[in-house]
Amino acid sequence: MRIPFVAGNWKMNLSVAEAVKFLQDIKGKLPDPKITETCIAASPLFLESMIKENGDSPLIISAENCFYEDEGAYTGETSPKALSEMGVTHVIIGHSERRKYFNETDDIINKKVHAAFRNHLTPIICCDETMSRRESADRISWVVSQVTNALKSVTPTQAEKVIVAYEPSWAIGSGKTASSDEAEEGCYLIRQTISDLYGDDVSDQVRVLYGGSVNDDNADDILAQTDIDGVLAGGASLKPDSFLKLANFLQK
Ligand SMILES: O=C[C@H](O)COP(=O)(O)O
Repeated sequence: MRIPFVAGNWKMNLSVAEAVKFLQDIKGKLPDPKITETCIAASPLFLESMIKENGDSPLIISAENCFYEDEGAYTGETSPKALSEMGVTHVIIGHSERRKYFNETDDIINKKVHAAFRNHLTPIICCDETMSRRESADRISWVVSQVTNALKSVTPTQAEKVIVAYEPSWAIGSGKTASSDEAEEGCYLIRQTISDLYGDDVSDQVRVLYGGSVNDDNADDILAQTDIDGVLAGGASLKPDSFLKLANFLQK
């Protein structure tokens, strides 16, 4: 059985003080992690203070990105080894904003997935879909190739631990959520691709999330879909109240 996963991605928002206050505000109000796992991905500048404040709360603290080498002359990059040493357990890889603004390719994303596993970090791999791709004939092969390339040389034991997010970029921050059918279609396609690569035993374990203008009004329909195991929320994760509503949806 797959445990639902509700994640927030703060992107380049909030301050360290606001991040700490957020954790204080949600303390003791999160669901039992056997029912829903909850996670916040934040800037590397915030992570140490967040881990300290989080204490033994079930909230998973994730990075929003990491580099594909553990150390070396890579000015300005974030070491996956250092993240792991700090107590970070998860890392988002290949978010559409990384693909768009930082030219991340499938090859770079694959290297980052391996770097995450090498450092005992669970990768939350994002799969993008632009509106022009959505309307094009090669739409399916685009989603399939992102998943296939991200998982190149990943073992079945590693693959069953990955979390994959279907995040159509036309729905990100736009207020235009994919309909629950569209979201299910994307997440089903991702699970099918993993099944084709590794078989059903692995694909049945992988959590597939939907991301793109999720909020507490539309989460109900989205979370009811067969192949959607949770959400990756941006804007709706910035306020404790709205994050808690998403986090506690399945416990209502
Ligand atoms: O990682 C999160 C996604 O980019 C969704 O962001 P959003 O909920 O603000 O549309």
